[in-house]
Amino acid sequence: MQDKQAMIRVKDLVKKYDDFTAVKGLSFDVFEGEIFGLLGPNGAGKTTTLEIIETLRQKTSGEVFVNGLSIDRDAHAIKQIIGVQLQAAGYYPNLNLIELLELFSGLYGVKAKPMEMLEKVNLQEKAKARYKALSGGQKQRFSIATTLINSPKIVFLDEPTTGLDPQARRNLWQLIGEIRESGTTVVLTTHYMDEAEQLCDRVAFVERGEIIALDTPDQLIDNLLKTGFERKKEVKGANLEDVFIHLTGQEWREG
Ligand SMILES: Nc1ncnc2c1ncn2[C@@H]1O[C@H](COP(=O)(O)OP(=O)(O)OP(=O)(O)O)[C@@H](O)[C@H]1O
Repeated sequence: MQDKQAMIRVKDLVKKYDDFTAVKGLSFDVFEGEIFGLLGPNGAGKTTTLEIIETLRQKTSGEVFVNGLSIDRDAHAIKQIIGVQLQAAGYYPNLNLIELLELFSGLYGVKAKPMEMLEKVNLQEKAKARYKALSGGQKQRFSIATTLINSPKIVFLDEPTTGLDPQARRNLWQLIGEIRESGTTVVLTTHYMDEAEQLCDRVAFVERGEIIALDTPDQLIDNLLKTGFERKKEVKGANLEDVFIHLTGQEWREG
């Protein structure tokens, strides 16, 4: 991993909100082409860290480079090469999905192909629907489509599968995998450890504004096992989620 190029370099990042320090000197690299997960409890500082990297929030101190560009000097250039999930508030209620993608493309100053983008996230049949008429999973997929408008080098996904049913989550994992296969670096936050284990090449655990572990999921699990850790209960070869998927099928549900 060491000779891989750092797509994101965070050094000694600190963020204070008045006298509360939410991020306490974080340092980590995200390598080109990997899926990197920021994990940790509510309030640990994950979103704050992401939004500083995305140039949407001011840091207190430290250094952040995105594809070699400094967030202090090159914020505009960084915005051109990253894909960020837009807030649902920006989804004008009277526009359909095609029109929204056209609008956002115009804001980025790029000529996107809305129908192709909807096909990527399996929403072609909803092209003429309004955002508010979509199910939760469809809304998430549309939101991911908006991150791809400017063909970014990096996409940031903040809890992309929260609130989705098991099929929709698995299908989104596939979509996120495909985004990476197409050469895009992915940084995500999640509270689902199965998701992190399945998707992420490396994860950082953040607690109270500090990184307490950073490695591949496999290595982190091996490290835990080396301490003599054993699961209390014998684990069965399947779990209730497997039953759910087996009973209800793998396909996209909210067609
Ligand atoms: N604008 C703000 N003003 C003051 N405090 C804030 C602000 N934004 C976040 N915080 C505080 O900073 C800490 C980190 O918040 P942050 O949203 O980064 O956490 P998180 O790890 O993303 O949490 P979650 O998993 O709940 O999304 C929290 O204690 C939060 O209350």
